[in-house]
Amino acid sequence: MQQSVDINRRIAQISSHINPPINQQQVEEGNLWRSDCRVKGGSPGFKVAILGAAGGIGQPLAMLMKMNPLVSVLHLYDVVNSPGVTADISHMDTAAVVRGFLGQNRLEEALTGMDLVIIPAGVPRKPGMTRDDLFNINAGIVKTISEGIAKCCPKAIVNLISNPVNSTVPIAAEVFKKAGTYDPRRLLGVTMLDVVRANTFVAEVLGLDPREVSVPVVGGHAGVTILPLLSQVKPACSFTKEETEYLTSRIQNGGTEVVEAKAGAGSATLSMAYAAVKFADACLRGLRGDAGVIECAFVTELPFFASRVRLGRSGVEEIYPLGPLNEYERSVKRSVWRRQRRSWVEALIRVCPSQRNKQGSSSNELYHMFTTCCCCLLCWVFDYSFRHEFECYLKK
Ligand SMILES: NC(=O)C1=CN([C@@H]2O[C@H](COP(=O)(O)OP(=O)(O)OC[C@H]3O[C@@H](n4cnc5c(N)ncnc54)[C@H](O)[C@@H]3O)[C@@H](O)[C@H]2O)C=CC1
Ligand SMILES: O=C([O-])CC(=O)C(=O)O
Repeated sequence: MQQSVDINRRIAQISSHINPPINQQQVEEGNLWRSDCRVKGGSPGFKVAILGAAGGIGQPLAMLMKMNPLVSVLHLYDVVNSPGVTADISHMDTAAVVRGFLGQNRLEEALTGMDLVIIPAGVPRKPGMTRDDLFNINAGIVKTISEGIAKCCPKAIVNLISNPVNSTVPIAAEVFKKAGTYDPRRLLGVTMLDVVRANTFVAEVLGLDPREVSVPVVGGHAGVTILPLLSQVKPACSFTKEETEYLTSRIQNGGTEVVEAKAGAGSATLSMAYAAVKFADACLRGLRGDAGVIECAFVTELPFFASRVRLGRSGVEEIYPLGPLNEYERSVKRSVWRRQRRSWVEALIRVCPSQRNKQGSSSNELYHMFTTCCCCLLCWVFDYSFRHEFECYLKK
């Protein structure tokens, strides 16, 4: 036993000569280097990177992921302040080893070897803004990060939080397609906060413990595209028309409620970190091979963007159909679907330079597409093949 400890120590010493530590954390304290400390080689578990780790969501998210026993290595990347957050979180006496990465030139290092990448990088909205108003700035951030993922950890599961999720997820998908690494099972937009809010608000109305309530929320992650399926709440229950309207509106506007209450200081961060960790934990349990891990997430293989999905070793293993809808849900489904398709096409315009350079607004281009291609028009009217519309659009 002692002999193998000595051998390991000598290997560590030799390798630290060959490959000297560059991490800021590996500073000398007296004669002892941190890299020489008797680290047990890390706990078994998954490697997780958080990009945007020094932000309002990133910090509590990093703290909660450090507490997750399924995580063995936690990489914290940001373009500002990540060393401070890393030093702080690394003192928590939980198993995950924490490493910090500051600045764009360390993005690839932060991503290499990761099993799960969580992305809350980007600007949040202020009162009076919609999530779509964040598109211009956050689309560029997500594009750069996605290029890094395609290069350094193409097999990682990606949890994308940055808004507008309805467009940033399609952007990541298009970047991965271009790089030849696209796997729709591994790219997930995080809509868990809508579910968390729905569970809370429904539990309030029903007088139940929110932990006992489960509300599927589908569609997308912006205003009216957020469609809580109140007819499928568990435990089974029914709502009056007033309750349905109140709950639907409160769930759809939960983000705005927080933005207004914070009065210019950002959007939801703490509840989002909680929701992101709940979702990341589900992804990790799926990766571990646990059975029956079912959550709602924004997916890039249809039927309905945000959908109920089963998570497994390769990410999304099954996308569930919407199930029986009531009259109200049926009536809004169609408009949700159309708004979602539009966000996607706008994302395509952003990623595909030949489209971006075209004259005219995206709505004109869409109009042109539907009026010049009969097949597109039929697809649009009968909700038949969204992919045909995309591909047709790209060819124009
Ligand atoms: N999906 C959802 O349900 C929710 C999404 N959000 C979105 O999450 C995003 C982040 O929100 P907050 O954390 O409150 O914002 P924040 O401004 O507090 O933090 C964002 C962090 O991203 C970093 N960042 C900026 N550019 C970067 C880049 N190129 N690479 C790496 N990091 C970069 C910033 O330095 C900052 O630390 C926003 O877009 C917000 O709208 C917020 C709440 C819920
Ligand atoms: O509303 C926002 O800007 C942030 C967000 O997505 C949410 O809280 O659901």
